Amino acid sequence: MAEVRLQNVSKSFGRQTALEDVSLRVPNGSFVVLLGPTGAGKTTLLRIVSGLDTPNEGDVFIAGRSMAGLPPAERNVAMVFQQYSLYPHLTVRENMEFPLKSPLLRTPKAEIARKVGEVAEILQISHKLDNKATALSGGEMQRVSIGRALVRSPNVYLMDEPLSSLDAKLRADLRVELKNIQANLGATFLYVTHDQIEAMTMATHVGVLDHGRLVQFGTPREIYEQPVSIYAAGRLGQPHINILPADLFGPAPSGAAYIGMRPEQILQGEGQDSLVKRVEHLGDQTRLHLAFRNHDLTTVIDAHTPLRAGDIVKIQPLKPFYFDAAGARIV
Ligand SMILES: Nc1ncnc2c1ncn2[C@@H]1O[C@H](COP(=O)(O)OP(=O)(O)OP(=O)(O)O)[C@@H](O)[C@H]1O
Repeated sequence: MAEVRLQNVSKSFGRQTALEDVSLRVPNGSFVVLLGPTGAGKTTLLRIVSGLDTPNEGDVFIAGRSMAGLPPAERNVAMVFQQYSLYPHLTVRENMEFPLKSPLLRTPKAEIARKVGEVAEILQISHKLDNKATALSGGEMQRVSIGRALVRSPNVYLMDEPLSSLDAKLRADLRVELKNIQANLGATFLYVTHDQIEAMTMATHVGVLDHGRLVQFGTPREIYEQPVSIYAAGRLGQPHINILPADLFGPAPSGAAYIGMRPEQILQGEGQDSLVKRVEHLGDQTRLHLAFRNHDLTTVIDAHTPLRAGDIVKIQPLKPFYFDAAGARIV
């Protein structure tokens, strides 16, 4: 396993900028999750580390060594894409053995069998090992793709939304397994997801990308508790952070245009009246949709709340965030 470092990496496709001056250090043994909406540059960043794309400027270092000019095969990285890419004519076992059979590695047969068995167990596909890859469901094929990466011991695992095609239960299981693998092997992961639960539970560090720029890098807790901007604050947290006019609840710090409040930054039972519009039971969470002076806000409440639509509840901000007109955090 190894450290990965991007140094002032920029990449454009014609007039479209995909990455702009990105410097990022993925420490050895860390699990770095990249967050950002569609088009933010996440996939491009992974492809540049893997060698599938070449930066226009800047350089990538793996284990301290510049990767300039090195093709993917010589970087010893394992990549899992969102869409599985298996050899259809091979069985599941053969697909998973494939990377270990590379003449460069010369892995002993018994070692290959042990490794494939172990990874198949983790991914819950042991009973499918002798099936043809084409005889699998989409979710099973994706697990085989992940398996093909996990049998190896690369410098870094690059994963692009690997769990997004799986059902909720399997996604939750594999989230735990991938995190265990990473922790046990001390493996380095660079991982793209839209799923903030994956980000919060698996990441040691989160990188927030906005239009090709890395706007914040830190632990998931830092990004959640100390976001640098409205944009970064909006990447994590369900329900979404409430962004309202800065002086809606009273005087605001100078320069503030917006007040930002996550659910735990809204104190209930004290302050000013707000109208309950809806109580929404989601199973693991109960949401309270409120109207306050013609603004909507959402917070969470105890599942056994007696509140109903039409009731009045007092609220007040509790250590809220303040942002300037451009969305940068000021307090
Ligand atoms: N091969 C390409 N040719 C032209 N433009 C591209 C190419 N690859 C990426 N882009 C552009 O670069 C920008 C970043 O794309 P990228 O796929 O890295 O974003 P992303 O954050 O991974 O998005 P998604 O979550 O949808 O996968 C986008 O504007 C995209 O249209």
